Amino acid sequence: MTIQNPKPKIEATIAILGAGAWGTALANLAAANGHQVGLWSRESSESLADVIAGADIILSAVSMKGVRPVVELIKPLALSSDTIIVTATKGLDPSTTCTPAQIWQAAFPSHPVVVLAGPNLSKEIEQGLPAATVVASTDAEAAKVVQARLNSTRFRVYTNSDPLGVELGGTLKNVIAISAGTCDGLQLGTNAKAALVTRGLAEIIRIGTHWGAKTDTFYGLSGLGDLLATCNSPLSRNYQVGYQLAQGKQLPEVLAALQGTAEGVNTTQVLIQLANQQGISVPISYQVYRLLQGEVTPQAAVDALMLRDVKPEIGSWRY
Ligand SMILES: NC(=O)C1=CN([C@@H]2O[C@H](COP(=O)(O)OP(=O)(O)OC[C@H]3O[C@@H](n4cnc5c(N)ncnc54)[C@H](OP(=O)(O)O)[C@@H]3O)[C@@H](O)[C@H]2O)C=CC1
Ligand SMILES: O=C(CO)COP(=O)(O)O
Repeated sequence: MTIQNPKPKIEATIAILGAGAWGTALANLAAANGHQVGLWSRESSESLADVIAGADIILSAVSMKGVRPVVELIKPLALSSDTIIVTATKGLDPSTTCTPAQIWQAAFPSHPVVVLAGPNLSKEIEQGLPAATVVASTDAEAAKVVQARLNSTRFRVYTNSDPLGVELGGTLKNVIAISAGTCDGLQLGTNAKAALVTRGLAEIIRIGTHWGAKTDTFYGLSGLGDLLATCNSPLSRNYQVGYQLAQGKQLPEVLAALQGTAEGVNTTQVLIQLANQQGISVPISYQVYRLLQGEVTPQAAVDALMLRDVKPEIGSWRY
């Protein structure tokens, strides 16, 4: 059997912003591909200006709360006109409800912005286990460049032309992952989990398409793929939040002990605010919201979902 090697890679200069779990894993992937990689965080001895100087690609892997501050830090710095900006953050801005890519694009309107999302639990990637991801942009060439720079025999990169759908898939699944963790924490069984994840996907599609994303995107790696990864793995911080709430812990206690960021907690707040304003039905996310607010017990949230009016299944992502 002939093993086909990936195309020869072109060496690039890649600046990674955010040295948390995901930024570090992405920096290691990029370095393994032979690129010159700079990794910046607030703790770095090197300045942000030095790290991004001459970068072909700036890849942001800061958590949602860091996106605006980092954008503001970069705005006054000189960026080469063809620098591609890649965003790997999965969240929604609480003050504007914007996605990370929308924030980057508004700040740098003449630069291509590419979204990177997929089933990418960083611990597994750091172990060298195989994974796949999606890079999405309205600028097809920019997405192809990022694909060529990051693709490897252990990290398979697909392109996609629906950045909003890819970003929302990765962001909204965190809310459903909290519900899946709760389901497992309550030991509700495999049937319940399958129902929750499937109806969770319907809910993601209902919201995502309302906001302008394409239905098909949510059946891909960044939608269904990431939903399966995070709803089934104790490595997911969002899953952990739900699991531990089901064990009777309080949210502040869970978050204090959590390693890294569970973006689903803030995403749930923004999502419910928007869903209420726009009249979108999001029953599972609403129960996650009530659970996080301490308004309902895990078991009462399950009961509320089971007591909903009956309805036909097909087409029900629309209502
Ligand atoms: N871990 C994973 O498996 C994956 C995570 N993601 C997404 O990537 C993002 C980051 O996740 P992860 O790395 O796990 O999170 P971590 O909590 O491990 O790291 C968060 C990073 O964001 C930085 N940050 C936060 N606030 C600011 C700020 N105000 N200014 C500058 N930097 C800031 C932190 O910097 P500092 O260290 O200085 O506090 C840190 O580098 C999240 O949106 C997550 O959903 C996506 C795919 C996989
Ligand atoms: O997005 C992720 C995997 O793709 C990571 O999930 P958590 O943020 O829940 O750990």
